[in-house]
Amino acid sequence: MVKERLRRTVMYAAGNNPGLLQNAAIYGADSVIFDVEDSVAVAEKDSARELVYHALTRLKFSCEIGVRINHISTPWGYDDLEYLLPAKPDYIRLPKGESGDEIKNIDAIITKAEAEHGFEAGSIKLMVSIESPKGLRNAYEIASASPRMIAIAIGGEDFAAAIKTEKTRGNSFTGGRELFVARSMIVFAAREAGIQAIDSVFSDLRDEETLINEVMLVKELGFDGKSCINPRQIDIIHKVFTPSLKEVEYAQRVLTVFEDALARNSGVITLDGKMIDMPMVIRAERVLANACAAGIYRKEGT
Ligand SMILES: CC(C)(COP(=O)(O)OP(=O)(O)OC[C@H]1O[C@@H](n2cnc3c(N)ncnc32)[C@H](O)[C@@H]1OP(=O)(O)O)[C@@H](O)C(=O)NCCC(=O)NCCSC(=O)C[C@@](O)(CC(=O)O)C(=O)O
Ligand SMILES: [Mg+2]
Repeated sequence: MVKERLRRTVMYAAGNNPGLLQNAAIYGADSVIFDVEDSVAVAEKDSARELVYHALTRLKFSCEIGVRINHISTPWGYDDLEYLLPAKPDYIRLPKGESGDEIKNIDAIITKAEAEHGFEAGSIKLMVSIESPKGLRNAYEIASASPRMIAIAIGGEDFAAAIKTEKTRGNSFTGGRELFVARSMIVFAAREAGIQAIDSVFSDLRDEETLINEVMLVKELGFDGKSCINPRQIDIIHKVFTPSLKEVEYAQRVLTVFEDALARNSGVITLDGKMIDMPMVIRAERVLANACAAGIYRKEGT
């Protein structure tokens, strides 16, 4: 079974806050992003870049660490790359991605930096946030623009602003209507490109009920994980994205009965009155791969 890299949570830590940078990895997020974009005011861009550089080069972290740079069309984007690539983050998260050419451009800069600093070629990955209608239109082009691409994400706050609306709340049927199409298109683009899809942050730390509804919705839409802003959100998101024991047991039963069917030269069988054929098998394998990555399941003999 392929052990997938889990990215159920991708937590932002503001790059100008040394306390957050130092502790961000201890709370159990699957991935952490040191941010020098929107959480850092213009007056603090240089000092944040320096703090992030020092954190990456001097501290040890127990999870994957990415850096969200400013977009390359801003006065800081190229300097962020020049200053921070030598610190070898696990990945660069480009915000407000709009075209495949931008990604190719950044890919070339990373390739050069890897060679200059003796890093393994291809070791620094890319994750891109889609935050505008233009980015959404080019989502597949972006997702497939470089072999470094590990995920595309939706930046829901900026996307809602770009389409001139507000983020709505409600249950998993009524909340998030404004992002419904964009979220699905991002999942489709990610799947076509064979990379992960990461949902946006939920900004109200007091409203756990809506957070749970939103995570359930995006899991159902096909996302692999969700960006977040605070350690309190991690367990809530992990609980939804980690298969339950009941789901693991059912997935195992699906695979077992399907093997029996194949042994009898049949591609279809019933389990508890439900038809089981190849799509159900693919979904069961995915449940077990996620459970395996989360450390709650081990296939016999592995
Ligand atoms: C919101 C708040 C100020 C609340 O702070 P508070 O201190 O009141 O929180 P508390 O719960 O009291 O903290 C308890 C303990 O955890 C520590 N702690 C808290 N947060 C931590 C953390 N993130 N990392 C490590 N440690 C943390 C804290 O230091 C304390 O430690 P200690 O004192 O030792 O007990 C804080 O969380 C925070 O700054 N979050 C990150 C905000 C940020 O980066 N925004 C930009 C990214 S979104 C965006 O840009 C939109 C987007 O682009 C997104 C997309 O693209 O997806 C789009 O368009 O949608
Ligand atoms: Mg944003």
